[in-house]
Amino acid sequence: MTAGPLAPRAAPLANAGSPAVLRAQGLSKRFGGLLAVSNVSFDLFPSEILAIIGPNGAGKTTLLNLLSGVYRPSAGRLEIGGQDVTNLSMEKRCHLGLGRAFQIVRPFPEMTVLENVTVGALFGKPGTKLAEARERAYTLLERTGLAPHAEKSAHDLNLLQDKRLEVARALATNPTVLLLDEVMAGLRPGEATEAVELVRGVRESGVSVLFIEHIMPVVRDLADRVVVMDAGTVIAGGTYQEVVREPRVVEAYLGGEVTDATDD
Ligand SMILES: Nc1ncnc2c1ncn2[C@@H]1O[C@H](COP(=O)(O)OP(=O)(O)OP(=O)(O)O)[C@@H](O)[C@H]1O
Repeated sequence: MTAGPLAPRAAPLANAGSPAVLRAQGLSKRFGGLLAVSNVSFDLFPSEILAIIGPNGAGKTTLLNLLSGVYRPSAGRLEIGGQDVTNLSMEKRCHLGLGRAFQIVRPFPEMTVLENVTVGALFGKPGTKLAEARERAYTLLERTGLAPHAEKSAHDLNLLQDKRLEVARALATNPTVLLLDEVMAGLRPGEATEAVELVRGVRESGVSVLFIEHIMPVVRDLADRVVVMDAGTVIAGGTYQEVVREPRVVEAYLGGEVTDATDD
């Protein structure tokens, strides 16, 4: 492992005896003179929920883009299920078990909810027959609470239902790892609670989850383990309760939301 003193690895807790489903080793990404992600290393274990947190500009989205294959790293290595995927396309990573759901939900609005998820099922496994994809899609609508809306136009869903659709579409590709990019953004507290339950259900189905989130109560309730980034590097890792007490983390947040969130 390449983690140095400025890039400690998060202490693995859950399922740490099992081989990692996703392993980042010394990942870096440079944009011109800016090192947006610097020497980031961590493991994600089977059925684990891992949060990546950090103040604005810490490098979280860039890291997610390195994991999903939007960007190639300037340095480092990424493995999915023990296989080196550092130079593979997004599509190949998807076929190897990496799914991603976005903060800005982008369904095909003119298609029905069922059709949207069917597209995901067809994309995730080339050669899947349409009937098989529709069946898988319907099962996922049941699992994500969208079955009653299967024949609605995706355009007619509310925000929480949109988020459910985004997760269902990502799950349709049959991932072993699901990346979630601030999917709670814009939800009211009650809706966020439902979304937390949805993500727990995803984990219970055997999928590991890595998520970026700014809402600290969500991180506290959902994450088995938290990796904290600041200025591109990992500054802390551990359980939520461990990391929010780290002086470097409190300093990075300037005593803001992290300390507030430990009080309740
Ligand atoms: N495509 C790009 N080109 C140049 N600089 C970029 C690019 N993408 C991100 N950056 C810069 O990299 C740094 C990390 O940005 P990133 O979006 O990854 O942070 P973040 O932790 O996701 O922030 P936020 O919480 O505000 O979304 C920032 O300084 C940002 O301006």
